[in-house]
Amino acid sequence: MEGQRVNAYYRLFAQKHGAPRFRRNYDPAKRDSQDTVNLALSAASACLYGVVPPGPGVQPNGRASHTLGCPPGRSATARRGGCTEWMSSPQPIELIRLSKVYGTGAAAVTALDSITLSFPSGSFTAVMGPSGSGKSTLLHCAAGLERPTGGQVLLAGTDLTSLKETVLTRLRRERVGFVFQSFNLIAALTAEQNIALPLRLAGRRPKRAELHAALHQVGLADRAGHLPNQLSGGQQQRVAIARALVTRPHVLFADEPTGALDRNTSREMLTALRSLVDGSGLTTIMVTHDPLAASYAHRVVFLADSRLAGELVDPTIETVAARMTRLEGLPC
Ligand SMILES: Nc1ncnc2c1ncn2[C@@H]1O[C@H](COP(=O)(O)OP(=O)(O)OP(=O)(O)O)[C@@H](O)[C@H]1O
Repeated sequence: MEGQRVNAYYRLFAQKHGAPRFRRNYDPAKRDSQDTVNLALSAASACLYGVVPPGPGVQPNGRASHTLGCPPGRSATARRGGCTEWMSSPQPIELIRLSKVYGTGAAAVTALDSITLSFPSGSFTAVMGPSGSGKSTLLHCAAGLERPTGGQVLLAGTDLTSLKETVLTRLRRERVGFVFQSFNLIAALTAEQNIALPLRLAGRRPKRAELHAALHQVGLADRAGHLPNQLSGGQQQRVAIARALVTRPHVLFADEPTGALDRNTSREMLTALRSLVDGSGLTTIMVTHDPLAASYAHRVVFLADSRLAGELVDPTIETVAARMTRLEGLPC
């Protein structure tokens, strides 16, 4: 099964990039360190940047159930320049009359209807709303994973909707971090090796100190050598956060990061995330169904029926839950 999964990832990666340096077949019985690196790089390219959904998203034949852009090349040169405007940008992300319609004609579904929103630098925003209200679509459009059908997404003033796929892919890889519900850690790699993956994908040799610093940021400095199955769910998600942060992105997108965690581990993970946001000034946007998770944000914006339906500043579990109860009474 492991071999099948790895080969599926490999084929996907090779298909996208013609990556001859990766071995054609992976045999778990003959695993060596190079195999592990190959596995990690190909799987990570798929998982980290939304190329395919994790796990079941990759079929054994290597086809993705949906395909988005994947990091091209590994040159680090582009990453070194042009980042300063991000550091000083007061509004790292702005959505202007953002719309998304899936399908056409009678089958058309409006997922987002003219959403205008700003996310100030250093803010932690939760996005909530009833099922089908457009939360995931908003996150994916804001992160450049999906193209809107109308309006603009400005990342530090750059309109993502006007970028070619290759430029957009590079921008995602270098300036945006993702955390998913399912962690997407590579089981065969230690916490430290998992965190090193985005740097390796960018063609960099990770420095021990920066990996340690990333783990330290999420309170796991003493777990560098642990494999994912030797960590709790909350700790695994914190490793995933550290991995998202190691490239020093300017915006972190989190899609249901507590969805697979129990209440206590959710609290542990959210505490780490909030103190990270407060300490580093990282702009964070998190989609969640959970009022507990939302209560850790500075602000909650609500969607209903594809439109903005208000916001709460300094939310509490109670105020968020009350607002959600009202919204869930609306048709959507
Ligand atoms: N690829 C797609 N093709 C067609 N319709 C889609 C697609 N993705 C989403 N939709 C539709 O767009 C609307 C918004 O979906 P979205 O997943 O953004 O909602 P959500 O608020 O994240 O829902 P949930 O809380 O259930 O995850 C829904 O009506 C959904 O059915």
